[in-house]
Amino acid sequence: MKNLKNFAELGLEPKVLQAITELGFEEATPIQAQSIPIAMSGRDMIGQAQTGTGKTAAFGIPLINKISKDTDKIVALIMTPTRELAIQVAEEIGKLTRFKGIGSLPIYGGQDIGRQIRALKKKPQIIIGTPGRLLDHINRKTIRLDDVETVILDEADEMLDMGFMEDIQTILKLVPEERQTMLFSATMPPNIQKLAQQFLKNPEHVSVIPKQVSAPLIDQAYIEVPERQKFEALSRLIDMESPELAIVFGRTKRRVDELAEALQKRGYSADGLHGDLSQNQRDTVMRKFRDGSIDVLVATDVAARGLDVSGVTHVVNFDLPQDPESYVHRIGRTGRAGKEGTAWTFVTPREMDHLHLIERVTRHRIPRKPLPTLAEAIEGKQRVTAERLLETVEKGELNEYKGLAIQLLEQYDSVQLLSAALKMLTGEKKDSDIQLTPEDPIRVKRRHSGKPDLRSGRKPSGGYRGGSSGSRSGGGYNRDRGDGRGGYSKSYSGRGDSYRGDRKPRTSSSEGRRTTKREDSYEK
Ligand SMILES: Nc1ncnc2c1ncn2[C@@H]1O[C@H](COP(=O)(O)OP(=O)(O)OP(=O)(O)O)[C@@H](O)[C@H]1O
Ligand SMILES: [Mg+2]
Repeated sequence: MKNLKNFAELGLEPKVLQAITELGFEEATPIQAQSIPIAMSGRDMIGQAQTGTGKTAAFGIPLINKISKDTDKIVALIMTPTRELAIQVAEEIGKLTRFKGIGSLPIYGGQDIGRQIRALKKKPQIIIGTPGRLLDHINRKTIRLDDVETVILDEADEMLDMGFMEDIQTILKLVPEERQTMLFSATMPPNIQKLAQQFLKNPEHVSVIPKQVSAPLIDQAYIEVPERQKFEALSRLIDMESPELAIVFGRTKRRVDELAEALQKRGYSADGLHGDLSQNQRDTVMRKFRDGSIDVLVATDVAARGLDVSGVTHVVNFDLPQDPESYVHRIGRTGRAGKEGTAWTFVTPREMDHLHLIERVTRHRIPRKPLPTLAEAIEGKQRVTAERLLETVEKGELNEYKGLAIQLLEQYDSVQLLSAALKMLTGEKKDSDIQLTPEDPIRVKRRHSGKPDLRSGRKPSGGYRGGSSGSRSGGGYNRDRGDGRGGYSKSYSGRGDSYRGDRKPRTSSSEGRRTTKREDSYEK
């Protein structure tokens, strides 16, 4: 197949091309070049490509090209697993529609439903939503899906995962059978095939996945560190490298709260994001992170999928992710759109097996990095301060300060003065005593034999999740999602006491508020 890198060769409408130019996209990324013609042909498709390679536009461009501006019906539905992603995708769709005059609207839990109903009266043609709130509108008859011609599941494997399955099925039953359905994600666990059969008709597979599933521009390393030393390790790493923006992933909501607070106490500009915050709080944190008023975003897996924040140079897995897909998506918050990034993963000694599982499934060996010593951390911080100082010198505009500088130099030694300035700028760490509640180590799980990996079409015998034998291997685990529904349990091996799918709220202090999907369901 000809690889159509040039958007102008794809047969798109001038108004869509104009929007692409306006976005600054010079050439199509491989997933775009391959998906756009297939999507334009009207076929169902499954699109897989590494994180940060432009999958949103890969489905957004052909979708917008297809929709007539004359209709006042909802003709397209895009579903995302989290609210923040719905908002972000809606923004990108909004930019792509701007010359064509098509309306689009994000619909997600936690936002005032009256406001959404009013916005729906303006007759948007494209709805971008999280499943829970979508169902809510469907039940209220404020959204009708009778005219939907295109359905897209962004983060398809996540969307089709156990916790969302039922809602997606309900929603899709209301969409006419005669439709185009497209699934996109960076990870396609083997069992997506089975699930896709339910929703797609003879889909074309587009897979832009070289040998490794994770994005190649991410410099990955793991650091073996005991649970109790993780916070110190994180502080040292941040001091040493001074990330422009960093995302630190914690396992539970409690962990995120404690860690964000601890970082603030130490003087870092950090804030937390998880599903127990109000939507207003979530929006504020995301806005501050996007505009750089906080440097460190501490988050549960609610921020693992799809979020695209430019300037994220570092991702830290403060706690190991539960499954390899989550690892791929978490670290994929950096190293996007051709930029480089760094991803560090903390592993406690008892969790090494779990790290090896991630390596096997992602087909990437993650090198070990020693924990920086205190001296290295201090040296790193001083180096960064000196670099900043020199940048300021180069920028100039220092006239206002020169008089005072000359006065001070008449009275004091220059080395003494500059050392004091560096000390101030480096900012001494407030030595607050910080104790985080320890998390249990992630339990070793067995992925079944047969070389499982994250690529579709490569079936391990038995699959590794969603398989009938799946159940918790102790420890219990529920993910934190963004649909106002908390997380849901996910499991691999074990004793047959699975509670996946039963959706019972499961909260206990020992689990640090790991919640099930239904716990804070349908915030209206
Ligand atoms: N053709 C292009 N040229 C330049 N930049 C692009 C192009 N297409 C997309 N981008 C930019 O690349 C970034 C990543 O895109 P996007 O969020 O769609 O990635 P993704 O593949 O969906 O990643 P993820 O798997 O993490 O969801 C965005 O900032 C987007 O604007
Ligand atoms: Mg995406």
